[in-house]
Amino acid sequence: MSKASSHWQSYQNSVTRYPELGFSIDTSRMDIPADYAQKLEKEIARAFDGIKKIEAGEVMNPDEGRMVGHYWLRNADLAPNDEIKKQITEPLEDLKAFAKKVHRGEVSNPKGGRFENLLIIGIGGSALGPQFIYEALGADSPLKTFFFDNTDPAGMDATLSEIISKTQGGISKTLSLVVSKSGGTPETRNGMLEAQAAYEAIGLEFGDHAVAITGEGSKLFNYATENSFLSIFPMEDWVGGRTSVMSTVGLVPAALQGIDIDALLEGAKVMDELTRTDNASENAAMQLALAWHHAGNGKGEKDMVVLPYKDSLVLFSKYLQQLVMESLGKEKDLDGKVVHQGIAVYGNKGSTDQHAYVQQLRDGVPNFFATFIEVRKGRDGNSVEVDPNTTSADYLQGFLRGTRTALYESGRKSITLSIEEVDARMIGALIALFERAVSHYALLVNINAYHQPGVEAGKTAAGIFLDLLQKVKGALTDSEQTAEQIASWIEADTEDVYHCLTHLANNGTATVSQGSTPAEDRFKKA
Ligand SMILES: O=P(O)(O)OC[C@H]1O[C@H](O)[C@H](O)[C@@H](O)[C@@H]1O
Repeated sequence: MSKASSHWQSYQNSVTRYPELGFSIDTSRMDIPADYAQKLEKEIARAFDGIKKIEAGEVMNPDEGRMVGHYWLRNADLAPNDEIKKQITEPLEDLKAFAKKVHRGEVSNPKGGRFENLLIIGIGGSALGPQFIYEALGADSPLKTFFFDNTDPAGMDATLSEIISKTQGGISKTLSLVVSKSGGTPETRNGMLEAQAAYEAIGLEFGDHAVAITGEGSKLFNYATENSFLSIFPMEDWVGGRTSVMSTVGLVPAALQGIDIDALLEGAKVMDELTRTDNASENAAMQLALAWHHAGNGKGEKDMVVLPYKDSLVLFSKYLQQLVMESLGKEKDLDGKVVHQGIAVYGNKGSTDQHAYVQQLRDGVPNFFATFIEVRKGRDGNSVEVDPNTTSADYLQGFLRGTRTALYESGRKSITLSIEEVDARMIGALIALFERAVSHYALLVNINAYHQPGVEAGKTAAGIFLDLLQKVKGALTDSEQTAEQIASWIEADTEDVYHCLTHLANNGTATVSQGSTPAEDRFKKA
């Protein structure tokens, strides 16, 4: 058999096609042995059983004692009871009605005229989904959209000055959407207060321009109530942040941006249905999970490089980074055994990345597998010929296929997902596919994909630093002192005190006389 025909056969054996979605997954270049699924029979059975329990509403996030309900969001009939069903359908109607009113100018800024801009303030799962969807589908949005997704003051200043200088109506015609499931995330709270200050600086009430998306009774919920926000959309306990894009978190912004949210939900629902089969070879989500498992030896030994060959999908890898890494990156398995699981995810877009890091992928350390995303349709309308009989779309396809071959020839594996075009239905389907692959993979390796205990450590340490910063501020005097002197005075760690002092010296609260070592630097009140 020729080399070409052997590839042809393995492609046929390894492709799963869903014509109803215009989608296929090809795992032929992962070289998964034919008996791999058989060897993992027990784990696969556990995964299929587990996802049924998730969808049935069992408490599958045991550490937090929570149900895992994101699959109900696109098919409310799956919800385990009527109350939860209502928690899905009512906000959906409300948010559609709200978006219509904003578009018609019935909900408008008090100075008159429709809202022209949207400022989304959130972080992690409360930002990444909306960012991905806006980039992928928001080209015709009636509201030009901006994000505060950090507590970086310079970043917020840059965003505000863009709103002021480059949009119709500036701040006064900007609707702010404050998104936080917990309602207590400091970055988001800071972003909200910074935005509020920008409205107040021009004599406007923040509440007249603000909407909150948050859990009932949260700090943000109370703040929104006290400050008469235009609306509060609920976020439920049984939806995790990184799987919240099809809840109010993703749907309120998408509806405001004029995106077809019914198609988004429908695409996800169809992918859910197609990947509900217990036949692993016909289940694209299980195929994906098994490919990850095989590539990384069930231990995440290989990173996943996500390469969509389409500019509008550039944020997909960033979105998947949280979905996969926060879900699968766990110290312990469900039996309490230390396992240090996870799969590292990075990527950007092809062919652009071929001119950046693909050199290492092809020739360097073989610690990854690639996930190509092929979009069959190049563009709407006619194409110019960039070479005789050749279009830019031909090149894009050529580069994808070429890179896939070149990687495979040097022993680097890849998965190829093919979709017809980037539209709301397909984005819904892609999100659902990866959500289900994450559920399956977590069940294959026996971990809880729905908690994030590790994130707390950094938050707690940041709180300790902020307390110390106040003490260090209080210990500054008009005469110069070293970090060691201040540390011994307030009984704190010298290195921590030194970093507080350099921060204060760079932000106008202290001045520093630089010595030849950090120990010789001397600080006083500014
Ligand atoms: O929506 P929020 O409650 O503000 O949370 C925002 C994000 O912050 C946390 O630290 C979590 O690790 C993320 O999973 C979450 O999406």
